[in-house]
Amino acid sequence: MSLLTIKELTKFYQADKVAVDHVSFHLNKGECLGLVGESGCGKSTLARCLLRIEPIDSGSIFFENEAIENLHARNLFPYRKKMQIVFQNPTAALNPKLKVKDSLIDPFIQFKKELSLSHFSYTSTDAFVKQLLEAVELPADLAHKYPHELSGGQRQRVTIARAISIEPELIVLDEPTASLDVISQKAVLTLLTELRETLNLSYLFISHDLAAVSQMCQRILVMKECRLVDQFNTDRLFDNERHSYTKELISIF
Ligand SMILES: Nc1ncnc2c1ncn2[C@@H]1O[C@H](COP(=O)(O)OP(=O)(O)OP(=O)(O)O)[C@@H](O)[C@H]1O
Repeated sequence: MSLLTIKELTKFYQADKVAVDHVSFHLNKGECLGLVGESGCGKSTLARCLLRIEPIDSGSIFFENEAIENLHARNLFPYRKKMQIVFQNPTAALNPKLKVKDSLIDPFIQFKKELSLSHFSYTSTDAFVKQLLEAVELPADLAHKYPHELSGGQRQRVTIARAISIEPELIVLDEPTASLDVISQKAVLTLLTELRETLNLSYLFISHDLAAVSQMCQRILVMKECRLVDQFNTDRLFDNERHSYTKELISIF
């Protein structure tokens, strides 16, 4: 079943400079869909547009078969809970003045009326935060630390915990491991795969790293110069029919 369907999505930053050009694709429920392409080809813009963080110029965004491209901010509220994003830089994503505990409880407070609490139960803030830290394999005492007291990998785990705290359907992972060392990268990707299975999540996984994408994802989208040039099941990555640009990416990974 399609969770997200994008049709002919187009975005201009300036009148003569397109950033996303008539992009169409769908993402199935429970799927990890990869999105690769060179720097500046429009991946992050596409992600921000489909999350309705950025206005679009034309095209449609269907979430659970509901057209959301024109929804007013008030009516978008449930979708803000259903669609979360994890950014490349966890330091920028976390408020440096808030302890981990306060960063983690913030989305819960905002969305608590919308939550089924089927994965994480709420009896107290401390108990809720403890469950979230456990889910991302962090020790409970980190709750009382500030972001600058954590490693990059720990900070990214906190942003992942924030994202999963409000039971999203879809998480857009925008180069979530790009700022981490190789060992932390591997550990975070393993964690994300486990969480997707346990929490029945769907991911749009944006990355430059075709090797990581081909390990994590069932299907892959390839963007070049603001357009989608290829999309295929991961097991067809090495097929001869792949776009020349996909072949170029394969040759360097
Ligand atoms: N806020 C903005 N204002 C104007 N132009 C922008 C803005 N954000 C992105 N762009 C431009 O839009 C194009 C697409 O950028 P985008 O960040 O979406 O690419 P990307 O594929 O995610 O790149 P990277 O892999 O380096 O993150 C680029 O030419 C970029 O300079």
